[in-house]
This record gives sequence, C-alpha cells and structure tokens, in this order.
Amino acid sequence: MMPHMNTVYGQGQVMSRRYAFRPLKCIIDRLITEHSVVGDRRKVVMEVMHHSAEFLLPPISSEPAGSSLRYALVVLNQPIPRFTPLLWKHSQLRVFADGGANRVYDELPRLFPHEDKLDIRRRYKPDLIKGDMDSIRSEVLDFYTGLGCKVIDKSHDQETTDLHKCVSYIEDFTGELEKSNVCILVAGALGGRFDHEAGNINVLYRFSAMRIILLSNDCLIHVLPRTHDHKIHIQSSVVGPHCGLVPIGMPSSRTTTTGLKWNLTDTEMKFGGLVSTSNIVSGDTVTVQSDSDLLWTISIKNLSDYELNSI
Ligand SMILES: Nc1ncnc2c1ncn2[C@@H]1O[C@H](COP(=O)(O)OP(=O)(O)OP(=O)(O)O)[C@@H](O)[C@H]1O
Ligand SMILES: Cc1ncc(C[n+]2csc(CCO)c2C)c(N)n1
Repeated sequence: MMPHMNTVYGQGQVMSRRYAFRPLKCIIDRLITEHSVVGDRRKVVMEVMHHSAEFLLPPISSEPAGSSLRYALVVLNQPIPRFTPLLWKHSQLRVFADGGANRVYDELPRLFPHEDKLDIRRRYKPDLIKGDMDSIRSEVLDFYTGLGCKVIDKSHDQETTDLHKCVSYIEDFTGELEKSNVCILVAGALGGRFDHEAGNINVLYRFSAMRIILLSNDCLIHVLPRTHDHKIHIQSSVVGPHCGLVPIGMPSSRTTTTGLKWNLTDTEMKFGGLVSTSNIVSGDTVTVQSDSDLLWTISIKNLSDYELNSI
C-alpha cells in the first residue's frame, strides 16, 4: 500500500454567507478569482520517500530487522553484474527470468574461480524460474528442476515480457500492506537491446505501486513517484557522482532539487526541452520534489575485488 499524503490548504471555505445577496455573475467571478488565489496559496505537504543503495554494501548482520526494506532479486538474460552475489545475499526471494537462468548457471562460477562450479551453481539456486521459456537451455532447466526449483512456464503468453511475468509473481506474493516495504532489484536490466531496455523501464510504470530498481554494472534507475517528496541517501563508496533526473512518460512543469551540482528550482523538464543528464551529486543526500513521476539514475562505482569479496 502506498503511504498516503497529507494535503494542507492555506485558507478556509466560508463563502456561502458572504455571497448570499450578490448577483450570480458577480459571485461566479469572485469565486473564480478567489479559487485561483486559494490555488496559489495552497501548500501541499507530501510524505517523504527515502531511497538508498544499501543493497550494494555488505549486509549487516541485523538485517532484515535493521533495514526497513525487504529485497527480491530478479536476474535477466544479460551479462550478470559483478555485484550480483551481494544482491543475492540481501534478497529473501530470488527469481530467474527465463534466459536469466543461463546467465547464473554460466557466469556466476566465473566470479568464484577458485571454487567448484557445481558448488556455486547449487549455492545460487533460485526460488523460481518464470518466463516464456524460449531462452533457457534444456540442460540448465534440468539442472534447476533437479534441485527442486519451482518453474512457471508461461509460453502461451506472448503479450508481456519475462520481467513483467516475474514482477507480477512477486506482486501477487506480496501482501497489500507490504508492497511499500518490498524492493525488487533487477540485475542486467540496462545496457543491452534498446527494445528490452524500454520494456524494462515500462515495467517500472506498469507496477508503480512496487519499488523496483533496474541495475546494470554501470548504473541503477528507479522511479520517483510524484505522490511523494524524495530523499535519496547517497552511499558515496558505491554510487555516484554521475546522476540524472529524466521525465520519462510525461513532462514535468515544476521540479525542485537540492544536493546536485546543477539544481533545479521549479524548473520545467521535458523531452525536446531540458532533461537533467550528466548531473553530479554534491553531498550525502539529494532531495527531489516534482509534479511528475521522474526517473532517477545514478552511476555505480567499479567496486574493488576487496569490497566484492567482503561478502
Ligand atoms: N539485451 C537485453 N537488454 C536488456 N534486457 C534484456 C536483454 N535481453 C533480455 N533482457 C531481459 O531479460 C528478460 C529475459 O530475457 P529472454 O532472452 O529470456 O527474453 P525473451 O522474451 O526470450 O527475449 P526475445 O525478445 O529475445 O525473444 C527479458 O524479458 C528482458 O527483461
Ligand atoms: C504490440 C505488441 N508488440 C510486440 C509484441 C511481442 N511481445 C511482447 S512481450 C513478448 C514476450 C517476450 O517474452 C512478445 C513476443 C506483442 N505481443 N504486442
């Protein structure tokens, strides 16, 4: 369930007695004028939504009790990011989207060159494989079914992407009250075919009540819904400084930010006009207020082997 927002109006409505003996046209004119004055003075106080990339830091032992979010991981059919074992460790549910299973099967053992391949494959066993199953190799499917993994074959559904199918499963699996506390991490969502990237971004909007973060080796992106003000906590050891705010889907008439090198102050953003790319974070937090949903993106640092191995 999305947290509700509080709306605070600047003036009370005591118009009926005041206009009781005036001609109708006059009343209407005054109402139109006063309504726009009230509109200008109206102050909307939004609840603040917090964001962080804590899932790129080694998990702390108190998790999940210490963290307010619970994570689910979806692995797509793209080269797996080098920090995938970290995402795995933070997650309580792991799902392979069709050909994503081949990626874990083939590529994860390469991240642990001194360990036995089979041990690694058994250790990184998903809770579910779901998709239209036209990309997963039969030996890979046999391996994971042999381990007892659940498989949902949706080969009859050629209307939605494999990522959509996986997110839909997680959404069904998540109670209404839990939705705002669950965050879906999608590994391998960016940097490949553009039609797939656009489809992956569309999933952010199709499931707008869920927190979903698309990740590649180089960056992460997620939506900042217009229903909230946003406070983005920057873990500068793992993300930044490059970032962007992009009004995908609809223009924004007014966006205001703090914590960026090039801040916006009630600024309009739209494709064909201004979009904030190649921006730089300048502190520990970035705040964003906008009248439109925006995409937030921030670069992911090239984590050292030391950091990656400390998991
Ligand atoms: N090149 C890519 N770039 C970004 N995302 C990708 C790419 N390839 C696959 N994906 C993501 O991984 C998911 C699973 O990929 P898979 O190749 O199994 O899908 P598919 O439906 O068979 O794709 P195709 O359109 O090639 O038939 C896709 O739904 C998509 O979200
Ligand atoms: C208008 C329209 N465009 C493309 C597709 C194709 N498509 C979209 S999702 C999907 C499944 C991929 O696993 C496929 C084949 C469609 N159905 N409708």
